Amino acid sequence: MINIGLLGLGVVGTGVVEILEERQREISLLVGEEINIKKVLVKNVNKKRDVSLKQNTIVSNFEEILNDDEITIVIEVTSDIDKSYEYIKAALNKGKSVVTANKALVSKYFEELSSLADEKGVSFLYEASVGGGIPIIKPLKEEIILNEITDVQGILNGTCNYILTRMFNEGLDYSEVLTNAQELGYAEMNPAADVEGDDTLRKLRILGSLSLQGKVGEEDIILEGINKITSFDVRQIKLMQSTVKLIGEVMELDDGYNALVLPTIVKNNSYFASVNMAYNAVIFKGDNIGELKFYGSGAGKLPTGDAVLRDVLDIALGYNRKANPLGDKTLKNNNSEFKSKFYLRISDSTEKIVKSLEDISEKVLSTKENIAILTREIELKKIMDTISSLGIEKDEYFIARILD
Ligand SMILES: NC(=O)C1=CN([C@@H]2O[C@H](COP(=O)(O)OP(=O)(O)OC[C@H]3O[C@@H](n4cnc5c(N)ncnc54)[C@H](OP(=O)(O)O)[C@@H]3O)[C@@H](O)[C@H]2O)C=CC1
Ligand SMILES: N[C@@H](CC=O)C(=O)O
Repeated sequence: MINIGLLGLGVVGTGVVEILEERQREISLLVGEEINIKKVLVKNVNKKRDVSLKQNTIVSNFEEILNDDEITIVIEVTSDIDKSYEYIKAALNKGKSVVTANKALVSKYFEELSSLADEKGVSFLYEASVGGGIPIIKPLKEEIILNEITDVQGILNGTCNYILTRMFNEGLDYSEVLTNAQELGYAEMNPAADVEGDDTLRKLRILGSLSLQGKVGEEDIILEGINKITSFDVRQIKLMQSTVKLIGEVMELDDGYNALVLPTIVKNNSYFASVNMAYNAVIFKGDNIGELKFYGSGAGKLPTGDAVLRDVLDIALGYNRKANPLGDKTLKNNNSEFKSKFYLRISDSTEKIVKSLEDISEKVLSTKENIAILTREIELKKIMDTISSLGIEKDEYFIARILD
């Protein structure tokens, strides 16, 4: 029997328990032995749970899992970065393999935990940390051995995609749809991490570092969220036969790389426009494999639980590559030169602002109440400098990259 210590029994933890229970027969047949959840660590032991567990499985002290030598795999699905870091480090040091869905944790301690697992000869796997249920990390880890990966881009946050889809398709209001996304278990404990783009940024940091085989840190990524989009923007962008997606992209250039998370305007007939609700999509390009596209549920109890358990199966079957998958290339960040065409709306249309945008505009969409323009191809940095020189506050503008 393979014994698991599960940390966290919220949306994802519950999904893990439910799938294991339902698929135990098939799992045992494949692995040759049962996979058993021996102990579950939670924050509040008195909380009523929606799953049935054997008696005395729930514990409130991590030491009970750490010091149980029968537990060889720890699944970490809490929403706590600091505690989970302590727990994961201790588990790896004890020679236990770790599977996590916690992208904030992976992003923050990626290099350290990857090399610790390597040093201890155990697995540190995080398939569910990017793209919910989509198998993306495992294929990417395989392709970095066989290819130079030059570009990785994707819709990486289910909550944002759900909000944008319902705003564009049903004309619903931003805050109403955000509440629905929370009720459906898609959003983070603090949904600001979703709508302000940090969750996408963390996932991109993971994908980008694996893809380019060097560190793409959180601080190396340009970030704009979707939290400032208004129904005015939705109307303007719909008139362009387009929609908006929050897209993260890391692209290799001749001299360095760009890394960005930006609301992105895509034509209604494009691939990304067809990715709706809480679905995610990731595309990467390798010099041998060409372009690969991955699509599936980006969040939620069962898809994420499924991704977690795929990692557990890989450990149980001895399929996973234990060596540290991260490379040590020194990368040059060229974000200050990143250029595109943009949509820019400022919630102020005084003469001074209208005039100062003339130089960067290709087309003016509106000058009533809000000024909205489409820029010519221009460095994002130049636009941001213009915005700050005009004294425009963060919540007074919305910017989106236009993808051809
Ligand atoms: N929800 C989703 O669709 C996805 C989530 N993720 C990630 O998976 C992780 C879990 O998400 P989710 O299940 O939605 O979160 P929830 O908030 O639903 O559940 C968190 C669980 O962790 C427990 N917990 C929190 N802090 C501690 C702690 N310090 N020690 C022990 N247990 C703790 C909570 O205990 P208690 O129940 O007692 O409060 C709860 O059971 C997060 O890192 C999230 O980013 C990744 C992909 C998709
Ligand atoms: N809050 C996240 C959950 C999955 O990673 C999202 O909405 O994508």
